[in-house]
Amino acid sequence: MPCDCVAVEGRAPHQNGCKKSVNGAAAASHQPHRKTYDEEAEGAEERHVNDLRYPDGSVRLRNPHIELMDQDILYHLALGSGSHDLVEMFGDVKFVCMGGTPKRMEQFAHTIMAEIGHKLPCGTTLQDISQFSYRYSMYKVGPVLSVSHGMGIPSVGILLHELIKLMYHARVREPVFFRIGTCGGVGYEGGTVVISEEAVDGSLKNALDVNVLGNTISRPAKLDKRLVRELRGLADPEDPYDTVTGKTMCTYDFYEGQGRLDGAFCEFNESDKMEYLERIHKAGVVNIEMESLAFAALTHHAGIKAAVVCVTLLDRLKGDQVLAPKEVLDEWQQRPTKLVCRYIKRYLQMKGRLSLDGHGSIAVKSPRRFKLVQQESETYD
Ligand SMILES: O=P(O)(O)O[C@H]1O[C@H](CO)[C@@H](O)[C@H]1O
Ligand SMILES: O=c1cc[nH]c(=O)[nH]1
Repeated sequence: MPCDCVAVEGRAPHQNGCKKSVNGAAAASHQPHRKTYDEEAEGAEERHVNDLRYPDGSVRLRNPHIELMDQDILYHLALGSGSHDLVEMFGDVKFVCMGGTPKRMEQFAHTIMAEIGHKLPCGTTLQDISQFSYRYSMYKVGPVLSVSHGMGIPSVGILLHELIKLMYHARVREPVFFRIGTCGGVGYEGGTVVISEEAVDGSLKNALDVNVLGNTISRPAKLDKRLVRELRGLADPEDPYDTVTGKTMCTYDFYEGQGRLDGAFCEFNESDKMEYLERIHKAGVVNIEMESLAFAALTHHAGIKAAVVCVTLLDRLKGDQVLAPKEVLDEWQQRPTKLVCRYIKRYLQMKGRLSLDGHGSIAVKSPRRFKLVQQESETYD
């Protein structure tokens, strides 16, 4: 039965008796109220995800044509359902991590290999599985795929179509997708880690508009709330930087689209720019980048849990140009990686699948002797 305390738009009604625990004016921020809302939203999300999966948790495609096809060529990944044994190659994947550049994702693959103690057969190295597509780079480290997505919504959109189909063909169960990126902060200094609560477009709309057969389809750009909370909880108070959550604005352009004055073209002035940035900041936007809208909308549409973790390269309320030195930028880019690694490690630890006795294709018995042998060999080089 609803109670008679202050109603808050967008939240579930209070239940019988809850008024007793609050005092008048405080009712609007009353905790049980918020909790009911969050739980309802999360429950709905859980049902949405479950409806879109097969009973064993594997990804169900929302396209009736694919299973009627003789083979499905994942053109931009240089893979195919008729040419490759995708179940054998990718059936054990659990995490798909994406980021803009091939280099970042190659480094991420090496980092996660060390973090989870993944061993390669002796004499082998990591290979770019999609190298012959010349579009994206993809590395596999046990249950983790590390893939570059390029810049912008069209690029990440094409990749997501093919990765979601890859999950389906490989019968991957309950995959989790991460975008590990860089962004501009809105009110946050360079080096701050931002976990996106939701993605919005340049006019603050929380949906991706896709033009299909001349009509516009709007797909909600929702991210998994529980995943956001879990990632937030993995931020270490000892980290020498802040980790925050909030709305992420996703634009179709780095310059005019993000209100920069330093593009090749600009038809607004400093005060127009600041008025816009202050307005979006007030609306809860904490960072700006160029992929989260498609990332959130397409994963949500596929029933795949996803999160976006980015590091800010500058505070857009203070400027437009990325001025930090290369070494600083490189260190900042490790920060979202660290958080995602913690999440993956914790998951594998809980499943008893974390190996801590070495990684790569070389097994070291005595680090001291290993070093001596290495130095010895180098002298004869
Ligand atoms: O660093 P990544 O992950 O590429 O992300 C950001 O950087 C690029 C712009 O410099 C855009 O792709 C933007 O989203
Ligand atoms: O300001 C920035 C920095 C990185 N990436 C963006 O899209 N914007």
